[in-house]
Amino acid sequence: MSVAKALTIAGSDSGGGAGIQADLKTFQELGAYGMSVITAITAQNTTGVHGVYPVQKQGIKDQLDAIGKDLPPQALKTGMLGSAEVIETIAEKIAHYQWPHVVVDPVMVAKGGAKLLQADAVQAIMDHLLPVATVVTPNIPEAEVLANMSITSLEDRKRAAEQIASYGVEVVIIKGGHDDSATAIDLIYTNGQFEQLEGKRYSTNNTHGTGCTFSAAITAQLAKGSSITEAVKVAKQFIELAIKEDLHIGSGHGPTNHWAYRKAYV
Ligand SMILES: Nc1ncnc2c1ncn2[C@@H]1O[C@H](COP(=O)(O)OP(=O)(O)OP(=O)(O)O)[C@@H](O)[C@H]1O
Ligand SMILES: Cc1ncc(CO)c(N)n1
Repeated sequence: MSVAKALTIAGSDSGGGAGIQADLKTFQELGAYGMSVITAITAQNTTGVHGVYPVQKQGIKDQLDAIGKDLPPQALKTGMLGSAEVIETIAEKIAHYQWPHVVVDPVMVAKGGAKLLQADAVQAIMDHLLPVATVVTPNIPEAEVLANMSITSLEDRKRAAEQIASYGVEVVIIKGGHDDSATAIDLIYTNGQFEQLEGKRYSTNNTHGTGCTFSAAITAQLAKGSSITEAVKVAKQFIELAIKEDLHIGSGHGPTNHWAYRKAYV
């Protein structure tokens, strides 16, 4: 039996709703064997980020080599990366090991406003990571930073997607969680074509880690051999159910429900 192996390169969220924890839960729920390279430890719960402790560069390199030499993933995702130096290291290792299907979630700020990426690291994402990436999944504020423009309409989102694609990534998905429209619409741009994935928008405070979970679901499906189109559709269903059947834990921005999809479909 061939086992689908998925890797996440991201920060740890002690509260379990975002970061490495959300990614590994999602991989497991979708039937991919999950592996991790931890870039930083955050002391975090539903009320916010209370501390950030970056892992030193050698520690990140060693984790990447441990995986590269023994457990090559069929797909990987990146999340919180922190600094330009870390981004360059990761991009080099991805190229060195020729890892396929790279999903970049360009995490910049946590829902409560804490910065998870240094300002000068944005350029490193554009220069080093996007050229080796297959899919990038910015939310609207992240797309504004990457494309260096403000986004107030679907037309703006389309222009931003074209700009981001010009950095060398195959598929750009600008997510609609931060939009104020009645439905949650994610815009997908591939090879000059636009597609919209529309889902119900739920009124809830429990959306901590939605972006991590969505990109992890895409990664798990790619690791299992799905096409990008199919992987994104499953990811949208996965996150929609995880938000719809939220868990109501913690006193702030609560996590999503990572086992809701399994209950519905598996
Ligand atoms: N209230 C909601 N109801 C339904 N779907 C939502 C809602 N909020 C976000 N989504 C969906 O969740 C996915 C993630 O989008 P979002 O824009 O929230 O990511 P994000 O801001 O990167 O998340 P985070 O930074 O918390 O990890 C998208 O598919 C989006 O459409
Ligand atoms: C560790 C980590 N990664 C990503 C996010 C964004 O949701 C977060 N809040 N924490």
